[in-house]
Amino acid sequence: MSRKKSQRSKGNSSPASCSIPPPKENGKVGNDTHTNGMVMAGRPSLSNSGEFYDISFKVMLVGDSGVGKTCLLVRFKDGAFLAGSFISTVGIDFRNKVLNVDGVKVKLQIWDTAGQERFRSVTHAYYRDAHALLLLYDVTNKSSFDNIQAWLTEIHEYAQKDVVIMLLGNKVDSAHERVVKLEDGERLAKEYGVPFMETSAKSGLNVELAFTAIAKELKHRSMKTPNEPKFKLHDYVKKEVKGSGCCKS
Ligand SMILES: Nc1nc2c(ncn2[C@@H]2O[C@H](COP(=O)(O)OP(=O)(O)OP(=O)(O)O)[C@@H](O)[C@H]2O)c(=O)[nH]1
Ligand SMILES: [Mg+2]
Repeated sequence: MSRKKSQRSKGNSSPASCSIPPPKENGKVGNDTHTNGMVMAGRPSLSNSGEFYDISFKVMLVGDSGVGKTCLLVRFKDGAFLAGSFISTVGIDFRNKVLNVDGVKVKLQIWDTAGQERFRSVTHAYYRDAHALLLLYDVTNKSSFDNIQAWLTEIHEYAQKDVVIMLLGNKVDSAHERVVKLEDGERLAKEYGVPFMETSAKSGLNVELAFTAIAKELKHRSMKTPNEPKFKLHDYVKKEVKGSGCCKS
């Protein structure tokens, strides 16, 4: 698989509080067959990290700078939240994680994009290959929520028509600083017909669920097993999502 070269920081910034350590693997997949960008392995493939997988998808994290994209990925990949000062992602980076979805090993190649405007053209180039997009805003930052519409316009311009989109309202642990209500997120998601949940990279709330739901949807889309009931992403999210358990403002 040919992969576009990632634009990495060349040392002009020190690691962010949630900076991703240098990748142990570079997303190169060995003997895979590619179907519309999706990687199908005829027999289980071995990822560079030594994990077997049956099928592979690309997921992109997008949203304004500071909404918590990198932290969300670090929480999902490493189960950690590294508190500290915030330093923005430069360009684009990625991590792989293999999930077991109903007995099928699904590898998610998760691209962490820079939210800063000056990297937008880098991000545009990656939309085309994405199978799913996690679009984040920060519940403590109104403008990050107001910008969701612009992000969706951009997504519709650059991404594939059938890309799976999920809206995430991050930082729900910061109850006292919350300025975007749960209902506002729900309303916006309904308006655009996308599934929605609130998350916290800090506490871990719904982080696993967001990625698992995406993996299930992509797996079901690509492997239609006869007699298997149709997977409904919206219903699954509604059933599984956990509330922040606190203070709607
Ligand atoms: N309280 C709280 N803080 C968070 C959470 N997620 C991220 N943060 C903080 O928000 C700041 C920005 O987080 P990042 O993950 O680096 O943001 P980003 O979206 O990757 O930003 P860019 O790389 O510039 O696009 C950091 O100081 C994090 O510690 C969260 O769930 N809760
Ligand atoms: Mg980042």
